[in-house]
Amino acid sequence: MTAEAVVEAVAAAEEEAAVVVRGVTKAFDVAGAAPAVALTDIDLTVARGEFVSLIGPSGCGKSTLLRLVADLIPPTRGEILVGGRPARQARLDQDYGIAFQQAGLFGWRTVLGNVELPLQVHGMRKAERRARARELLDLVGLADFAGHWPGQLSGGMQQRVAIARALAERPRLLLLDEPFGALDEMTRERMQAELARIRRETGTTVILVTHSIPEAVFLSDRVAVMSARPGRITAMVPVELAARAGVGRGVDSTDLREQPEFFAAVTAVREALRAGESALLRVASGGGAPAGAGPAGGGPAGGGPAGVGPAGGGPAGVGPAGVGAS
Ligand SMILES: Nc1ncnc2c1ncn2[C@@H]1O[C@H](COP(=O)(O)OP(=O)(O)OP(=O)(O)O)[C@@H](O)[C@H]1O
Repeated sequence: MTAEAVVEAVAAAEEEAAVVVRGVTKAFDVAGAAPAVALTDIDLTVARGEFVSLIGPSGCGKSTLLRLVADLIPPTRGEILVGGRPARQARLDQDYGIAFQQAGLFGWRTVLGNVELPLQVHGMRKAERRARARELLDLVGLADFAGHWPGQLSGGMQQRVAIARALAERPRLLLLDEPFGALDEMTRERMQAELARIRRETGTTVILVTHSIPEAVFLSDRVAVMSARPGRITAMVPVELAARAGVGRGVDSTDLREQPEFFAAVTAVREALRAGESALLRVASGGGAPAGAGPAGGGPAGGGPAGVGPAGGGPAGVGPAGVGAS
């Protein structure tokens, strides 16, 4: 491919993409001290309908990146497009739904009332919004709990209500920040299977922040591996699990988690995380200078077991250079 053809392919992919993060740095002002640089030089392109997870050590800026995409905070430098428009416009157009670790339901509204709330705020007629909220509760398997109060539900059920609420306005993009972090392992795995099914049925693009490697692998088309101080994407790990399409349609999610491809992808993500960490340790001990030393920051392209790609890579198949890989 010629250089021009690559540039054209990248431009076309960006226009088509659900999310483009280009050259983004975020520094927080700290009273009486130098600004805290949470993220530096982030390039990330998420294709429409793609599921991308962000994983990395505590404090590496995963939530900050999600909040930037949601336009809850502005970048210090760089550009963010959601559905081809600036993040601010996408927020005003309610292009995305968001759910956090704490379900954040209103205890004084029923389950149905919680899911209806964003539709009510935006002026949808009562009959219509009620029908939509019931449809969503059905989607998350809680049709029988419409009249319950949030306090009467388990943590997992509350999370499902939060996801239903985030989907209320048919967002093209779903942003999830550790939505299952507070759940026990079995409930968490059930919720992951539910999310995989919901994603398949709605075709929504998803960006998920998680601390769990198996969770990221189970759900994602690609896993963005981040390193701390300041946060950057050090590797993109593609995950190809042919059996995933069958989860909920005859393929048991436990079976999928026991497949060799699943273990291979888990190993690839783990090694990419380790590579990022050891690069940092080398810097800290003065034994080498990997900071800024290449796009994968120690996770060499093609060097990982499942073909770990360079950071900032575009949607699968976009091109060798990836979008904005520096
Ligand atoms: N409002 C803020 N003011 C100052 N620093 C902030 C602010 N928000 C986040 N930070 C800092 O930015 C860095 C990244 O924080 P962030 O919450 O995005 O990390 P994270 O990867 O999501 O962490 P965790 O996995 O622990 O949730 C941290 O060092 C944090 O202290």
